[in-house]
Amino acid sequence: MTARIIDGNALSAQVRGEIAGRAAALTARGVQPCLAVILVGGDPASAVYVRNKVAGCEKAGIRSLRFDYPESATQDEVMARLAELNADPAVHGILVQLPLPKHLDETAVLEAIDIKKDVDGFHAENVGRLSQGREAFIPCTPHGVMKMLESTGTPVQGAEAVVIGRSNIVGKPMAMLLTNAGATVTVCHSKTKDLAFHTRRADILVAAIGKPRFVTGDMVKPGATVIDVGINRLQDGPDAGKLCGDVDFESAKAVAGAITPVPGGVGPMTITMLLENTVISAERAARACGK
Ligand SMILES: Nc1nc(=O)c2c([nH]1)NC[C@@H]1CN(c3ccc(C(=O)N[C@@H](CCC(=O)O)C(=O)O)cc3)C=[N+]21
Repeated sequence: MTARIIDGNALSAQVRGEIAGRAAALTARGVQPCLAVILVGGDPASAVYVRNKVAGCEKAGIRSLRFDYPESATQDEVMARLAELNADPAVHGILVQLPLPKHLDETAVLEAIDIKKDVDGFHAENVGRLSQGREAFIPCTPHGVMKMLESTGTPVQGAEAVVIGRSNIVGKPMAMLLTNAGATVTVCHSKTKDLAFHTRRADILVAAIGKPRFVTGDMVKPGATVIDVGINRLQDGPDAGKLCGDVDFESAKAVAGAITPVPGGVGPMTITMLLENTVISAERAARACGK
C-alpha cells in the first residue's frame, strides 16, 4: 500500500481563493484587512517564514505592515510598537514572530497583544477560550491540520489520535482541537515511555517534535493519516541543505493511508489560516463599526 499525499499547496490555493474574495468584499466596503508582523533578530528561518506570510497577504489582497528589529531590540521598544498597533483601528491582526531573542520576555509580549487582534491565538485568554470551545482565534498550525484532516475525509470523531510534542504553539492546541472534535487523544513527548506503543495505535498521528525523520514506518498503524508538522533543514548526509519533516516520509508512506509532505504540507496551510484569521478579525471590526 502506498499512502495518498495530502497536498498542502493545492488545499491552500483553494482556501486562499475564498479568503481573497472575503478580503475584496471588505476592501470594497472601506475596510481592507491588515496584518502587522513584528520580526526581532536575524534568524534565517524566521526571515523565510515572515517573507512567505507577507507574500501570502499581498496575493490575497490583505495589507501587511512589517516591523523588523535588530537582535538587540529592547522589551520597551517592542511593547511600545504593540501599544501603537493595538490602538490603530486600521490594523486587524498582530503577529510577533517566534522565537524571540532570549533577553525578551515572550509571555509578556504575547499578553500585550489585544486579544481581538491575536490572529496567532497565543494570548493566554485565547488559549483558555480554546480549551472551553469558545475561542476567539484558533492557532494557525493546528487549525490548518484540522482542515487537512477534513479535506481527506479522515473521521475525527471517535478516532484514536496521537500527538507527538507538547509545545504551546502546536502540540497542546492540537490536542485540544482534536479533543473538541471528539477524538480520543494521547499526547506523547520526550519523556514518554515506549513511544512506538502509542503511535502504532493511532488512526491520526501528528508529529510536532523538531527531529528530522524521527517517526519511521514501523511506528505507523497501517492506513493511518500521518500529519507532519516538522520543518527541519538537514545539516549533513547526502540530502544536506534540504528540508525534511519529523516523519521519515518514504518508510511512513508505505504504511500510512494518507500523509502530508514537507515542504508543501502543513507549512502553507499555517499561512492560509493566518490569512483567514486576519480576514475574520477585519470582518468583526467592520461589523462593529456598522460597515
Ligand atoms: N508567531 C508565530 N506564528 C507562527 O505561525 C510561527 C511562528 N511564530 N514561528 C515559527 C513557526 C513556523 N511557521 C511556518 C510558517 C510557514 C512555513 C512554510 O511556508 N513552509 C514551506 C516551506 C518554507 C521554506 O522553504 O523554508 C512549506 O512547508 O512548504 C513554515 C513554518 C510559522 N510559525
